This record gives sequence, C-alpha cells and structure tokens, in this order.
Amino acid sequence: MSQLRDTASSLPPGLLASVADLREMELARAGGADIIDLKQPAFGALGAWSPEALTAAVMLWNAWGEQLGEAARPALSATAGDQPMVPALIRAAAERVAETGVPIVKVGLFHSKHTNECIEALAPLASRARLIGVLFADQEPDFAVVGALGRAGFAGVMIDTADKRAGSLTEHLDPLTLGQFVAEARRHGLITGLAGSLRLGDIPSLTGVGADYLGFRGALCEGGRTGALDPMRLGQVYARLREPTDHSRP
Ligand SMILES: O=C[C@H](O)COP(=O)(O)O
Repeated sequence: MSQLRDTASSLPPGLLASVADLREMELARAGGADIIDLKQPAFGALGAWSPEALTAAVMLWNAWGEQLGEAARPALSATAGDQPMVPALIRAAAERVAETGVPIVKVGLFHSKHTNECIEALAPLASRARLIGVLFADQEPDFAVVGALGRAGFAGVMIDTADKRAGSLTEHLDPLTLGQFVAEARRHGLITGLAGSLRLGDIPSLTGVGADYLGFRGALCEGGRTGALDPMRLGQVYARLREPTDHSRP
C-alpha cells in the first residue's frame, strides 16, 4: 500500500516489517509487507540507519515505483534513533532522516517532562515528511500526547516497547486500553500502529483492536530481533494477519 489506511476498516491490520539492510528490504517486499520500516535493531528500540544507507534505500524504493507502479510498492518509513528528549536534538535527528527522502519518519517520544516541547519542535517538519510519534508501552504512555500530535500535524502514532527485555506490548497493555488508544488517535485523524515484541499468538487479539498496522521485528528473525530476517517467519506473520480471527488459537 502506498497510502496507509486512514479510516476504520474491516480489513486486517497492515504488516509493518522492520528491516536492517537493503537485502532485508527486498525480502520484506517479496514477503508482502505493507510498510517497510528502516531500523537498525542493534542500536536500540528505534535504532537509526545511517544517512548514506537511507539514501540507498530511497533509491531502491524509487526503483520499485518505476518497476511496479507507486500504488503496488510498500510504504517506506525509517526511525530517527533512540534520541534524548531534547527538542533541538530530536528535531535534528528527524530532519536527518527526512532529508534523505524517506517519506515516513518515526520519532520516539520516550518518557519525559519535555514531550510537548519536542512535539512542537517537530511540527514544522510535518509539511516535509509524514511524522509518526512512537509512545512506549513500558514507560506508562500518556495518551494525552495523542491530541498534541494531531495538532502538530503528525500523520500517525504508534505504541512500541522501549526495553525489549521487559516484556511484549500485550504484557504491558490490555486490548481494552489499546482500543482506547486507537479510538483517541482516530479522533485526532491519526493512523495507528502497534508493536513491541509481538509474536504470532498476539495477532488474533490485536486484530480486534482496530489499529491500522501491526509492527514486527523479533518475530521475523532467526535468533531474535538483531538476527537476520527469515522469509519463512515473515510468511507466517503475513498469513496469520490475513486469517479470520479465532481467539482460541495460541
Ligand atoms: O516497529 C516495529 C518494531 O521494529 C518491532 O520490533 P520488535 O518486534 O522486535 O519489538
């Protein structure tokens, strides 16, 4: 999908696959990912690719547009790194990504009393890239931030986990709370994503929450999130997302 879904839909959530290099980017496209998310998992929850590598990824993505047509290629996002919540630093990191031509920039909003200042610092960038604010399930996320993101012109908001050793999204937040998050985001016109050490077994309960996409890295890899993307695991996630929901399955 070249556009993310922006309305409630009976379709299953889209598949966001985080990839660590160009080879994985190709595998994710071949495996049917709706959003290819350029992320270096070895550098943290939202570890960033280098600007040079991002530029190469944008060239590949542009080539897909010519070969497949823009509507048939996946969307492309990239993370801006695990940045301190300092407005000037977070803005500079997001700009570094946007300047490479990556159309969707994911910015981590780690727990801080400076969150609103950081969102304000990012607002001017919203005219040049689709910004996604990332909240963290293991840092007591404040859903009041969602309204601030909408007012600042962000395109979307997602929840992930910051500490990948401290449990998955579904261990921190229940489906009811996640449903409230999705509803609040929609009220502000934001697309939504859910991630955080998700496994195959998490998919049925999260499908009912109504988010626009579910994000995966660890579940796609041989040997965990810093391992290599495995097309077979990707295929299993892809297939499970499209299965009719059956809450009795593991
Ligand atoms: O944006 C999605 C993340 O890359 C998810 O990573 P994870 O499944 O390893 O927590």
